[in-house]
Amino acid sequence: MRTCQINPSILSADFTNLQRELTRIHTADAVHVDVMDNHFVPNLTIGLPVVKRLAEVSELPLDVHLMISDVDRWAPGYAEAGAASVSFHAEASAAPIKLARDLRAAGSRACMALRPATPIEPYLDMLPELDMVLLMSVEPGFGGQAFLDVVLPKIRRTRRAIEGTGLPIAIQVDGGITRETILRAAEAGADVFVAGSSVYGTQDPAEAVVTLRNLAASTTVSV
Ligand SMILES: O=C(CO)[C@H](O)[C@H](O)COP(=O)(O)O
Repeated sequence: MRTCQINPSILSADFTNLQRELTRIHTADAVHVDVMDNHFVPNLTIGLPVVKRLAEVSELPLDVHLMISDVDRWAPGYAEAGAASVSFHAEASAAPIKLARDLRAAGSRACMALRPATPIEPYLDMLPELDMVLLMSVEPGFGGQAFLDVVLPKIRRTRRAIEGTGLPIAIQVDGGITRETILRAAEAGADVFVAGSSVYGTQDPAEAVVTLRNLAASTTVSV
């Protein structure tokens, strides 16, 4: 069995009681925190003050996904706040190598995110600067969208490139992950899965996490 991780997205949680919502996913590997600025994406969620409090009260590591503009300026603050990993969008960064180094220096794992139509190829040389690559499988901004199969070849190309580095760089897939789509994403080489609706939309989110993780772990990577 492979080692795979499930990071539920609190975008699908009850924002009036995030602390309680964290306890409902106690089986998760981390909690995925979607930060949106209504500029890089057409939606607005939470910012640094809320993430700081989440870091203080959460027993799960925080996997922060920044869907914000001017990310070079703001991202290190999330690492300093205690996030275990911070994902910045390549499309929003003027200096992604410097930013990845700044994140690691501030104590978090450095992760670069790509929209579905952004190719990985321009960024292959900077893979050693990263701990994780986040490949969006929906257009960022909203939960509950359908998984875009068009990203599967990019997941495979990224997995092959990572194998070429010999480094333990994870591939995270975010958007439209269900009991069906997780199999395709896992076979393509992803090993960390963000799931919002298919976890928080169930009666037992903790059990949904376990089911998704077992499904992903049962796959064989075919690149
Ligand atoms: O980043 C996101 C949207 O931009 C969310 O994390 C993602 O869409 C998860 O929600 P769902 O599993 O419902 O698709």
